[in-house]
Amino acid sequence: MPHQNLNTYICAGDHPDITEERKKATFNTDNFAATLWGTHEKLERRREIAKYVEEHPELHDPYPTEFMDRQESLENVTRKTLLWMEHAENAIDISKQEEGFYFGTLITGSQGHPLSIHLIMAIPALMNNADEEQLDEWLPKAINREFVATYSQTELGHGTNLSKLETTATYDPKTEEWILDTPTVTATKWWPGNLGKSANYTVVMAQLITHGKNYGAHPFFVQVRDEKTHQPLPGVILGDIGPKFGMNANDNGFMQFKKFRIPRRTMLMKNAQVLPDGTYKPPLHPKLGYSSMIFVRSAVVGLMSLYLGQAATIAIRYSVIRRQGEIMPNAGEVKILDYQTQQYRLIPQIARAAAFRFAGIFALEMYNTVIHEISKGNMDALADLHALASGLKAVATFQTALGIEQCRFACGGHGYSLASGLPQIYSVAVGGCTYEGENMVLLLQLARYLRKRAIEIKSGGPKEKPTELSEYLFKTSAKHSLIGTNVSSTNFEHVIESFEHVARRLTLFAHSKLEKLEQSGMEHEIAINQTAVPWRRASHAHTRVALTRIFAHAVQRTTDIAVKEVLQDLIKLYIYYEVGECAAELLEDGFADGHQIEFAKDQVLEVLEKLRPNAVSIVDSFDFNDRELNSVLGRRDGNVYENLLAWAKSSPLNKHDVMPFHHKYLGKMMEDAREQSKM
Ligand SMILES: CCC/C=C/C(=O)SCCNC(=O)CCNC(=O)[C@H](O)C(C)(C)COP(=O)([O-])OP(=O)([O-])OC[C@H]1O[C@@H](n2cnc3c(N)ncnc32)[C@H](O)[C@@H]1OP(=O)([O-])[O-]
Ligand SMILES: Cc1cc2nc3c(=O)[nH]c(=O)nc-3n(C[C@H](O)[C@H](O)[C@H](O)COP(=O)(O)OP(=O)(O)OC[C@H]3O[C@@H](n4cnc5c(N)ncnc54)[C@H](O)[C@@H]3O)c2cc1C
Repeated sequence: MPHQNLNTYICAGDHPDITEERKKATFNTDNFAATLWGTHEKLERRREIAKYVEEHPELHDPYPTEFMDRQESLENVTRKTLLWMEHAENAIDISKQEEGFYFGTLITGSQGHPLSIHLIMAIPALMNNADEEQLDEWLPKAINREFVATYSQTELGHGTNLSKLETTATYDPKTEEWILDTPTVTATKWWPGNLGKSANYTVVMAQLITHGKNYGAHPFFVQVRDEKTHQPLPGVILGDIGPKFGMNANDNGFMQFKKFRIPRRTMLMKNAQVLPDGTYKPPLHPKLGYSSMIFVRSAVVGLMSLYLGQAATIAIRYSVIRRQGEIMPNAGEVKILDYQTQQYRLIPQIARAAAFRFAGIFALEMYNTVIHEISKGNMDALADLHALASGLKAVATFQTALGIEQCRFACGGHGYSLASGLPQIYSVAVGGCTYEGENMVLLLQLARYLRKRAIEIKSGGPKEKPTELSEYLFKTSAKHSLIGTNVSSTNFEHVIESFEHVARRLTLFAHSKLEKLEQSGMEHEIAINQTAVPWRRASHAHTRVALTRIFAHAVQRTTDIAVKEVLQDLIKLYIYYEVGECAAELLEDGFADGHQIEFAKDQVLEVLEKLRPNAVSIVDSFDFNDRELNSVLGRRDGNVYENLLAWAKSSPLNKHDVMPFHHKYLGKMMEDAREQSKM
């Protein structure tokens, strides 16, 4: 039986339809929110921080940012970023990264800000690549914001294939300097966030050449603008790359070097070093220089949970105040969330947002553990981390982008308006499919890892103790899937084992296809490309196993009984929905049969119906503040229509009843036509 007001988001003056939903909650929304955000204290802090931002109007936008052009956006977000930093001491515990991130998001919004890459990439890149002396020199200044830095790796001609980056850093032992050069147009650095106008320092990935030998791309820390005038330094050409699909409050930039000289010690020397005489000393592991990319890939998984959760919050709240059509004739128009199709579109997005939340926490914890081990000289787990982070990043960003689009479609016409907030969330989230490693490329990186496991399986077992998330590859499957046999199971082990079977089979299938091609005389690299699609399937399947296992562990650990019940409903939905997604793969070797797939589909519909009354309370528990959602459709109070009208009225176009150019064109056209018809 639902208890009244377990939902703590109910307020007087809210739309009655949304209040009605909130009264159906079967769990305490604060307890759920505390589970998602860590603890009740952390939840309380979120709310205090949000209240602080509400109470300080200087931290707000002067008018909706959707009506600003790029220069206005950039100026507005730069102004707010400074205030974010000024207010931080009063508003947050600056030693807590999550508080800083939340405070910053509430103030700056989702479209980027001038410190985006300084905080998320440049500082981690310094920490991972600078030696102690360099860290002493640059890290305090970076944290103190004495400069604004970015990360410049991608070039016009190459983003994925780092080995073919063309920017060169040639060592001159006579002066003990590097000469940075952009030898071709395609060598122009292109995309680095905040490089266009805001940053004055940057990590630069360049081909390191010493004594005439190229040792591949290495990181350098380079000043590119004058600290006082902010003009590009002589020998550096800088600019903004222009408007993009999203993130237009970020001045992603381009950069060229014209034989630009920098001191020897600007090479970041924690991993590889070049001595004053030009002798090259290699790193302990050739890919150590890539660790800041792994950090962002791990962090992106949690970020996707936020984006998808926000989109689902908007669409679900709107779907209970929007009434359209009848289910029973003459019984009155229903809330659109009462349509099964609407539930099927939206509620799985909530489940995926929850799955990505837990996977994001897991990935960052694994990253921290591995980096700690690396600092002690132990590289063993780097390959596991790279593989897991690659798979999770690729699957989470892709499914998030699709999920946000579903949310937008599900809001009908109003979803297409920027007032919904959905296009903005989509445009930012979908960038995640490309940046920090294009998704397909990352799935193929995971495939390299799976290929090695396949070779081990074929040769009798793992060479080393496998990780918790890969040991299943070395087990044998049951003869037949157990889906549908253990209906009361709450850990869904039998379904996850079916996913494991799929991942193991697809891995071995891709491997045997590869072997056959090689045995037929095909070169290894060609054969790998000829089997890339099967390998991609294996990588996706392996990532599905990881996501479900991590989610299942998180649900098991939940202590609040009512919250655990909802999480069990969500994981049930997540898991049976995934059965539908991989039905072909379960069926194609006869491991599962049509009845089992039908069973899973029925389970989805059954659990959707069960989740329906809790849907608003679940998204409320994501605890997104109205400022963070920036959506008229997703307002907590559900008062959508009058606020849509108010939002439209703030359009600059509505400053004039008649546009200043009207009489010059349309007015004249109609006038002329009328005159002509009189003749
Ligand atoms: C907010 C937005 C900000 C955005 C910022 C950006 O986008 S910044 C720009 C972001 N840009 C990008 O993300 C660019 C994406 N591109 C890349 O990351 C790489 O160039 C690559 C991974 C595609 C290929 O690299 P490659 O041709 O050098 O390598 P290969 O395929 O020949 O494999 C050789 C071995 O290296 C291993 N290994 C590889 N990476 C890692 C790693 N990180 N760690 C550990 N290991 C790694 C791999 O497993 C393999 O091991 P195996 O099997 O031999 O034992
Ligand atoms: C919003 C945004 C922010 C960014 N920020 C930064 C930044 O701060 N700093 C920075 O340095 N860069 C940044 N980037 C650049 C980003 O990292 C690259 O765009 C990304 O790594 C992909 O590289 P690419 O653009 O060269 O794509 P490409 O590699 O040209 O990919 C194009 C297509 O080719 C396919 N492909 C490429 N190689 C292979 C392969 N080996 N096997 C199979 N298929 C392949 C891809 O799957 C894709 O379909 C940003 C990009 C975006 C969109």
